[in-house]
Amino acid sequence: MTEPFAIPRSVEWNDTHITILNQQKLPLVTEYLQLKNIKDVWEAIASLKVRGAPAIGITAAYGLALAAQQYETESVEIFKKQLQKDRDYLASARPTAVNLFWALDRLVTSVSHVSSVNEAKTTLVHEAIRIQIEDEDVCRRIGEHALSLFQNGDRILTICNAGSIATARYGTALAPFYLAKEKGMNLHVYASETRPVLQGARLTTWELMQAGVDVTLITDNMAAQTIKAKNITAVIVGADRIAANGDTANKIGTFGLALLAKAFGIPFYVAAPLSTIDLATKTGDEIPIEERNPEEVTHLAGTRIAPEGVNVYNPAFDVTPHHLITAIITEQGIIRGNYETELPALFAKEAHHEAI
Ligand SMILES: CSC[C@H]1O[C@H](OP(=O)(O)O)[C@H](O)[C@@H]1O
Repeated sequence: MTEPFAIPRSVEWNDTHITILNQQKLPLVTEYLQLKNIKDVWEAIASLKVRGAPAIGITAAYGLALAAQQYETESVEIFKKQLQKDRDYLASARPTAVNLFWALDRLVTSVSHVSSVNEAKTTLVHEAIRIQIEDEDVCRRIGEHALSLFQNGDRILTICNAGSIATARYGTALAPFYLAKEKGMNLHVYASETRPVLQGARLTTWELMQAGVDVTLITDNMAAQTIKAKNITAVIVGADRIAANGDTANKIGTFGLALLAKAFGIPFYVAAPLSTIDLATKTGDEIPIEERNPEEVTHLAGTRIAPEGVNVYNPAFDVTPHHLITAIITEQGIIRGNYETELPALFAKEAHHEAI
């Protein structure tokens, strides 16, 4: 069995560029790309070369820091104006994952009180690096809390890829499986392929197999049969944005799994960091759902599989209503319902933790 963390990092900072693992090419090709300017970063996020809410936030943060290194002004005021413009540009890459906006705004805030452009440039890089380092610790803590919900031998269904390459390391929904492996626990993962981009078939299976975690691939329409025939004990998924009432946007198909979990009487867990919780979004109805290129649906590996000109609806996410969510697992612990009250309390707890 290879070490659980033979899995490469999805994004790394170098002083003159950002290196990303091209997730479009996995699992057949392991290709690294150098992003040398803000346009490269925008395109990498928009085209899912780098994907996964936390990884998108980390990459955008590095992209903003990289762009700022190239500003030539010595005026802090002009520097900040350009920074805001570049923040808005990177924020336009994808609309749903709140981590993108959270990370960008955290960088802009980090230079609120700088006294020079040089200090601002250094601060931005350090803040972006801090975001990536914190996310790794956060994901491990999510994994530890999530693992407390599972027993040896459990069979757990997941969708998309909320794994190590979607974050700084460990992942969110997949984190408990890596920690289980470290602790000698045997968990059996069933990975839904996740049409149309196939993050489950391509990425989740690839990650888990490298770590020696038992994983079985199913097509999305096999979920109900799999829950029944394989006696699935729980469903765990990631998140792209959690509204203040607990409604959760995640990869398309997640809502259907939540309905199935309810019908079969098994728990449905959402695993996500506080950076994915957006208290400014009151309910799931307010979460912008990205609609992507119809060719993701009409083509498979570049080959057309549907008639030319067919109408296509291609939402990349759906929203699971909070009443279908058994628990939300964050780095602060496990919340079981009453999300409208419990989610804001998490931030109060975090602020207190940071203050001491
Ligand atoms: C920890 S990743 C969270 C989330 O992001 C993925 O979306 P995408 O592949 O489009 O970036 C998926 O919804 C994951 O569950």
